[in-house]
Amino acid sequence: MSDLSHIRNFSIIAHIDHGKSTLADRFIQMCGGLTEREMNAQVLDSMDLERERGITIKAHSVTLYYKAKDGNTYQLNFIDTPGHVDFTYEVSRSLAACEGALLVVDAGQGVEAQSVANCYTAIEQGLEVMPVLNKMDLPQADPDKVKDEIEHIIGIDATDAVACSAKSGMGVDDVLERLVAVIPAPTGEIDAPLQALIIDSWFDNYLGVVSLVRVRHGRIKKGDKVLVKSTGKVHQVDSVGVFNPKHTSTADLKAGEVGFIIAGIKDIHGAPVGDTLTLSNTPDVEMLPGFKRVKPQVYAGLFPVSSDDFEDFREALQKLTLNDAALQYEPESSDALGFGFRIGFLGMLHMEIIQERLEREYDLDLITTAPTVVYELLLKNGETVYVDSPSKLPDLSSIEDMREPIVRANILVPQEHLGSVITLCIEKRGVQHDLQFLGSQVQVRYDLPMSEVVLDFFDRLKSVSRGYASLDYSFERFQSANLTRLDILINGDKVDALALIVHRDNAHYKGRILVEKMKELIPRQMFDVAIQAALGGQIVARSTVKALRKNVLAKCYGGDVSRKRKLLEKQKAGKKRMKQVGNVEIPQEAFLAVLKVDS
Ligand SMILES: Nc1nc2c(ncn2[C@@H]2O[C@H](COP(=O)(O)OP(=O)(O)OP(=O)(O)O)[C@@H](O)[C@H]2O)c(=O)[nH]1
Repeated sequence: MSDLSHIRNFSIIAHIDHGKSTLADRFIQMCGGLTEREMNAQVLDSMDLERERGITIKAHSVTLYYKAKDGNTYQLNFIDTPGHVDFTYEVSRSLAACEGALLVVDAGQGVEAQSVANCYTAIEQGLEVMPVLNKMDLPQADPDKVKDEIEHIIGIDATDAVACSAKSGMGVDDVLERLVAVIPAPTGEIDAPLQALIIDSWFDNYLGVVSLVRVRHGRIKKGDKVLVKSTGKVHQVDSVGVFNPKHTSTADLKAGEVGFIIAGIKDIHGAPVGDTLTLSNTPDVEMLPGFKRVKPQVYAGLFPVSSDDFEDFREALQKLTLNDAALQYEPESSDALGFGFRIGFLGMLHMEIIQERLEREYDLDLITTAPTVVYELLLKNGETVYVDSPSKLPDLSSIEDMREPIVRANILVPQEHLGSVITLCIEKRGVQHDLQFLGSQVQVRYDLPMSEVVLDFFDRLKSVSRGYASLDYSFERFQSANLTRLDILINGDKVDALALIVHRDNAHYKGRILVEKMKELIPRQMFDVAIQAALGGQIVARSTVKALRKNVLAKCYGGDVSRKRKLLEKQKAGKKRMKQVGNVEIPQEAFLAVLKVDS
């Protein structure tokens, strides 16, 4: 038996922007992990894109040594969690490695839905949750009100919540003191056979697959032969270590600790997240409970603007999936757009991030089709099939029942904005589940069609509540719905990549708005462009983009050459994200016009 009493494994649960990264950076600074200069950038958000958007996506960990006032030095393993609603599944993964979690709440803002959902996950997983009130330096900080909210909305005791300002550093040492006092030390047997849980795996260009693990029992060191339980494969360990936050090799990783393992594994599927590791001579060690597999919620087709880029696109996707197990794709061909891929995403933010990475890191110009959710169909022949693309919808006469995914949305909103939130939920075909007044906030739960939620619900919710409402949601069930396919015709030809699955009740309306929106988005060409919406064989709406009368260059009549060239170049740049469909040029925005139908 060896002593694990000096170890603390914890995560930080916080709603987006409540200060999780800032607080973590303070911890690193106070525990001497980095020099001032290295602290410049927020170290935990390591991907460029993450930093730009200011959100945390990938779970990472940091090991720090804290000398507490009791004279002992504690090993603090901080496991980072993402804050956005698209990435909630990664939170439960990080929490599985911890004994406790800090619930960081912005003392000016109060409790928001995301913190509630993540906090429940932590409590369900048996973690000690320790409330922290952050941003106490702000004049609008109201600690008593926020404590009250923590007790009423989340239901945990907040009497002893520590108040701090991650920005100024005030109270941060109190947070650390309390952390070592209330978060339990891990338990485990160092002399037992190795049993370690893979929390995350990612692909590093130099090191290959790196896995973040939590060792439950035993120890692991360089040279060990490690067995991946689910694949049955054995690999030799090249190195083990921790992030402090720089990647640092250590002699071993022991029961209770969190760190990385590199073992010459070629791709992340060889070290699946949630899997159990043991040594090759103790193959009978039990599997640890893993994680719920994440399923994509939203599918969209992505097509290269230039068909020459198809192979590069395939390669880029292969590389991206090395680091993103949630990303799924399969080839798709479209009459209008040619060859591309149908890609599954966790949500719209995930979709935007992937699209941006493909364009930025791999220099691809892509057209994205309107995102859709997965529908469940019962066919007349008794078969159940799942459809993730309007173009794959079988002939309506062969379908017995069409079912759409329904989510349970949990919304927290201050009373004065409740009315507009309810109006929005009704507009989105929501059915109220319950409503509770909790202090100055209201918690309202709605069952909503996922198709209405994934597109622009979050943005609409923020705008109708002036930014005060917050949202969390999860899949609930499939439910019969009166659905149909809405086709879009351009100059009389059906464009498969523009088809949509819509609710029959508002199909006419959607069709009308959609052709109007597209008319604004499709640039004028040398001829009239007719845009039509059709249900079955019947045209339900039509608009026309009138032909361009004059040549644009005519404007430069008599002008100098450089001006002319500039104009041509401008046109070329504008064309980048256009796709020639038949003889009509359609810009990216027109493919996504459906996202703008409601706003
Ligand atoms: N005034 C004040 N601002 C703070 C404090 N802590 C964080 N902030 C600011 O709040 C904003 C969000 O902080 P982050 O640490 O990035 O928030 P986060 O919770 O990590 O957000 P995600 O990484 O997006 O989940 C930043 O602009 C911080 O500078 C604080 O104690 N006081």
